[in-house]
Amino acid sequence: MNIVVAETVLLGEEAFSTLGEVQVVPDREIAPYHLKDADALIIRSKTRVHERLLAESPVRFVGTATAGFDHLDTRYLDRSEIAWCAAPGCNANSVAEYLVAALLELHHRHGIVLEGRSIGIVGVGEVGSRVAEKAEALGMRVLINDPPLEAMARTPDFSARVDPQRYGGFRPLDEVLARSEIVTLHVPLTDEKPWPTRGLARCPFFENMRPGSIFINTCRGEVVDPEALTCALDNGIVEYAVLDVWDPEPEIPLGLLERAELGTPHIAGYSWEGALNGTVACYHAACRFFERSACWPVVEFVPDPPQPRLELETRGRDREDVLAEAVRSVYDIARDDATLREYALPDDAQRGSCFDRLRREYDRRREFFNTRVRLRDDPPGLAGKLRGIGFKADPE
Ligand SMILES: NC(=O)C1=CN([C@@H]2O[C@H](COP(=O)(O)OP(=O)(O)OC[C@H]3O[C@@H](n4cnc5c(N)ncnc54)[C@H](O)[C@@H]3O)[C@@H](O)[C@H]2O)C=CC1
Ligand SMILES: O=C(O)C(=O)[C@H](O)COP(=O)(O)O
Repeated sequence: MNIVVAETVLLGEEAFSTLGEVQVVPDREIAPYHLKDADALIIRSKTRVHERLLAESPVRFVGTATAGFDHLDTRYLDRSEIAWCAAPGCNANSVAEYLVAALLELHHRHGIVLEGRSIGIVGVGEVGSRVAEKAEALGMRVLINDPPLEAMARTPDFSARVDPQRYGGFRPLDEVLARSEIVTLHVPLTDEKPWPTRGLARCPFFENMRPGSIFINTCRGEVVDPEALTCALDNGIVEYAVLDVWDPEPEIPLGLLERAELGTPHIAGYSWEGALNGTVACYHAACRFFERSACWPVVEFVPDPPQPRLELETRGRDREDVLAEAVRSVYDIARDDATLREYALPDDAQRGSCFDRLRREYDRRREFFNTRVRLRDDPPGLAGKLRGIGFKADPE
């Protein structure tokens, strides 16, 4: 079997060479001639898969090691009976940890107290539901909006990661926007009716938000109208924007980066675990499709975490300062922001290749569960908050 694997699929060659002959190709360069003898194509989100790419190829299986799959023309794949898979939830915890890091960085920079603050989560699937859990652990008031899930909740065999009742039930978007001090988007990019998300956040969306809000986008750049966001920043509706995704990528709009409080190169999902989960999900789906047994010994490839233990002084300190220190010790979002600004060059082509390079060479962080935090004394509730955002914490 011949398998073409995109260069940025973590351990892609190691995994898929247990199933056949692997050809590794840079993500944006994958072209019909690479696929003329290929049975399977394994990619991430930078490779767009459509009829022009596959029409002349024998490819029968396409796997994307990512949660989002808006880069696949799934209608064409289904019509052509080409099997495909994505990796739902593979990096959801990574994105939720990114959110926590962003919020605690805003606390550190501007003294924004998170406890008691309201956060509106638009889209409560794999990522949004985890964001809700961590926000709740931080003592925040969570409001949720998800019309497709709300519709499903009316059917008899509804089951979802999120328990809507825990957050007061699903609420209309307008209400979430009007009542939240922080708004964060976790929807897929889609044009499908009745709930298209392309351009979901345009002028009326921002007009419904509370003045002085925090706005966070980690889903897809195209969900937000950049001019409407700029306008919301100009007129003070949005005080701080945290942006991980851009429209377009990789030639990201410099004006918006300048206005963002935190801007990062589409790395919210870039934990080591998130990337590995994506590869493993595609590997297992390919094994099922080609009726092969899974024989890749993935555990042998998991490196030790660089920060297994952390000891923190807590006496006399604000609890959110301690949380911010814990998070910064394992993931410093400010560094990702600074690096992107340093490499965001005025020339479009150069900016695009720098953006791709930053992502390709990204030093993938490890998720919080790899670190056990010991508190020197035990302020009430702090160990519970650390556990709630994902760390192991002593005292138990
Ligand atoms: N920045 C990054 O590195 C990453 C970005 N993502 C992006 O985040 C998106 C969401 O990821 P997951 O939570 O894993 O997907 P998911 O499919 O598990 O959840 C998406 C949720 O959004 C809801 N939804 C759909 N249309 C909606 C609308 N118009 N209004 C409100 N809710 C709506 C769905 O019902 C679903 O519950 C992905 O599709 C991907 O584009 C995902 C992982 C990493
Ligand atoms: O999983 C998703 O969806 C994402 O947005 C990925 O984190 C994107 O990563 P790349 O495919 O661009 O490496």
